[in-house]
Amino acid sequence: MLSLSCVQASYGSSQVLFDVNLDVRDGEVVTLLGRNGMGKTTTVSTIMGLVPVQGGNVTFAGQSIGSWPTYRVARAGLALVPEGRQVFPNLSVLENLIATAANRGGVLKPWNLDSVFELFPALAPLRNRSASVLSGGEQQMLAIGRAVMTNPKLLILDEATEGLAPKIRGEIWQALSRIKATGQAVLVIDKNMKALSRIADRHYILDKGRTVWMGTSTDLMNDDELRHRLLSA
Ligand SMILES: Nc1ncnc2c1ncn2[C@@H]1O[C@H](COP(=O)(O)OP(=O)(O)OP(=O)(O)O)[C@@H](O)[C@H]1O
Repeated sequence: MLSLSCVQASYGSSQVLFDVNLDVRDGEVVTLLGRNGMGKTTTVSTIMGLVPVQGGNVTFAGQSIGSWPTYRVARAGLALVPEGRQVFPNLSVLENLIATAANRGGVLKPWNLDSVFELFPALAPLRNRSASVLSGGEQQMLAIGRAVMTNPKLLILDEATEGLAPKIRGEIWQALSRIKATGQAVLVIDKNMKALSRIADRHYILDKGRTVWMGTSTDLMNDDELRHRLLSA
């Protein structure tokens, strides 16, 4: 569904991505791992058309999207939950969920308000509250809920649980498992490898702007040296 091959990208004169390669297939949960500053967010930004692709190819659902503007990438069925859980602060929970709702993936059983409130029961009683008064965890739930309401072909979560309390993290991971069970393809960035290894099918590791490893959860969790060397974990 999504394929990056030999992707390169820069900020001004400073090259950050040198050789990024990754694939996400239908229904897969794939992670992008790597220490701070290795290029994970930049990779996601190139996929979404927020940072220009300078070399290599990005293809999505059979089309080369490397030069597309962000709105076109989103319409094609890619939904990003960015770092820092950006919701519309002036809108209510309900308005946030409805604002960008669509069936971009053309799925038979699209997400709707009821199924999102079932996914995140904590949001249901807050439906008329302004998003600006929600806690960090509630905002992340809302950001994920809003993204699934676009019924994307591929959902991308950048720093899915960063800065959240352990209990809330657990709720986010549980929700991700349920999202996966619907057949949704997901690309996720997070530092919580244990939780990711339970949910994800495959993992990619970036090191200084290059994909240096790809493997299954079993491969990753059995290789202490690899985790120590490339993930400091
Ligand atoms: N807007 C920007 N302008 C210039 N350099 C940037 C910009 N954003 C990121 N960088 C640099 O690009 C490199 C890759 O950053 P990126 O945010 O993609 O890494 P990351 O793997 O997502 O790290 P983190 O886990 O810290 O978010 C870093 O050296 C960073 O300082």
